[in-house]
Amino acid sequence: MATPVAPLHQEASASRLKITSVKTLAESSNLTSIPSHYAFTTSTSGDQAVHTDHDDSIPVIDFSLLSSSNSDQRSKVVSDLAKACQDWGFFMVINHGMPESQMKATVDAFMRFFDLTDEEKSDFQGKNLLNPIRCGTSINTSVDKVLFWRDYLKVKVHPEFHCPTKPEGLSEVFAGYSSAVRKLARGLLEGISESLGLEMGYIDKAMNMESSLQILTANLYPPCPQPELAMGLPPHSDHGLLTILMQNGIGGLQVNHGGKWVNVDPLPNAFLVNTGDHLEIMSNGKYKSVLHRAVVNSKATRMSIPQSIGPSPDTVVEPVEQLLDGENNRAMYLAMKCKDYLELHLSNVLNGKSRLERVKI
Ligand SMILES: O=C(O)CCC(=O)C(=O)O
Ligand SMILES: [Fe+2]
Repeated sequence: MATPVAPLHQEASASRLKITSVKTLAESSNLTSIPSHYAFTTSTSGDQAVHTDHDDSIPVIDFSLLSSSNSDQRSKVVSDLAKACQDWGFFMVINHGMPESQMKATVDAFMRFFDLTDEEKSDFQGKNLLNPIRCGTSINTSVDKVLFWRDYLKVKVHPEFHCPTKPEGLSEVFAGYSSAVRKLARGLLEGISESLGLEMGYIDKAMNMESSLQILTANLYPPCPQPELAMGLPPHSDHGLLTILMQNGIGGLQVNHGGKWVNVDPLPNAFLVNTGDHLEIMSNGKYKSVLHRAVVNSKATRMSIPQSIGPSPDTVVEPVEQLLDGENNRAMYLAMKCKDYLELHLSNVLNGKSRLERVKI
């Protein structure tokens, strides 16, 4: 009988290890190295990221121009959107109209949640991935072999609004923030519809955005004593049409562009937007959802607040017929209800774009 090979890492199995939040772990005194079940030895964590240079950096979209009465300005921003979605799948949005104080209040509200003790947070540690309020650590500790260096809170805020009851006062902040972001997303989708050669209101109507599925997430990445060995979030694409992200001023997001990992340091008070799997499906692959990941650092706590804006849960998403012409005349993706895609998304280990592959024809 062959001798069993010793596992490279002590695997994180919820039944064997008491898994605390990364925040609790990082705050425990004298932490100079990471526990072995947080250590990645794959090349994904070690490969070098490049900084953007001025000739090839993340596009910037001036949102205020989308409502401009000057038709030249409007068509310029629509063509900027087309280029951004096609070349990068990521862009920054400036002049979006949200006051800085509202952005800061949202970061502070999430920080108050993360400051609860693990015991206090345990009411929201839903094991069921479909729970509308869910907090935890890593991604899915019952299947993750190695843990990710992040804690999270995920809240479904639309079509029904949910919110943790502790600490007090979150619901006003989350409701205001998420409805402002939904408005921003619907405005961007008007420009994106036009950029695809569709009517301005096409995506909004076809995807029933009045009942859009919207999930507000906060990721907390505490300082890590060995950041080169750990990973905040592995490479993945997002479900939904658009993800609209803000962060607390500390970098860590990397975008896969031209086969390289590019560091993204958003402009202060800008939102970072990326196109999701559902936009890739609708556009029949013209606007691809792009791989991104989060790395960690040893100095400062980073918080990112991505919000995924998708079709309504019951909407069937498939390539838009009007876009099936010329070279691109064959539907490349299967039709699937938004909520079924999400279930597929949640029930699989996060691994690049493997979920989108399941609906590719
Ligand atoms: O932390 C980040 O910047 C990225 C977060 C992310 O990609 C996600 O939550 O899907
Ligand atoms: Fe993401």
